[in-house]
Amino acid sequence: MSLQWHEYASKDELDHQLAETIAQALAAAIAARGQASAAVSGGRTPAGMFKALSEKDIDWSRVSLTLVDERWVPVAHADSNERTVRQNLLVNRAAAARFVSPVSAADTPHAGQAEIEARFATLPQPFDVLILGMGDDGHTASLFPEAPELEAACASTALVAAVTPPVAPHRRITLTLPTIAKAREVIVHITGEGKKALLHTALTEDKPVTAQYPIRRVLDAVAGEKHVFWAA
Ligand SMILES: O=C1O[C@H](COP(=O)(O)O)[C@@H](O)[C@H](O)[C@H]1O
Repeated sequence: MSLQWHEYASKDELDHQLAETIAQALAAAIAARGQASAAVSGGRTPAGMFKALSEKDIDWSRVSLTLVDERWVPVAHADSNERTVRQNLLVNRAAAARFVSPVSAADTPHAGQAEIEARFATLPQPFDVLILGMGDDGHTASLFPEAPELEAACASTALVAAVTPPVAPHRRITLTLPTIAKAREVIVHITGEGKKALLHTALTEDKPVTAQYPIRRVLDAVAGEKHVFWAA
């Protein structure tokens, strides 16, 4: 399926349109299967969209939520993606959703991986909707270029993988590429001219697969619906 681009005049409009799109996907999943699941990204980009989504009038008690990746830090840490979700998404109507945490008290994601794998196995899969961010290095989820675990995480039969980013702070836990690629609908949520140009480069550069940006590897593998939501 081809990648569909959606561009908006402002970040505020992007946040509201994306929140509406996600809410409709979750409502359709509940209507079809009695339950819905979504995996969202962390970082700085999604907070406004989370707030808009948290107010949507859907049956949140039938929705399971998690993160596509997490920095291996306590939830109270300023860099925690779960903290961002708890503060901005698991509020208002969406407070009724079930949230599966991607971190544990283990010292490292490598030590905690089996526990997170077991937790994620309880989520309805494939995910009905999965939101990806993208870093300035072309990483998505926590699939980082040149991470020692990257190739294994791109070929794994597991749901999650532990990753050591070569430059970015904190070890990570991430959905594996095959887990992401199976989602019914994958949406890339990015802002700014720089990320738009980087995504265009990533999608058009002719390189061997192992040298491609992780965002390209993921999007090439997605068989279902795939979209980019962007605003400057
Ligand atoms: O480290 C991460 O970065 C990406 C991009 O974050 P942003 O701040 O540039 O929006 C994010 O998608 C990912 O979930 C996060 O762990």
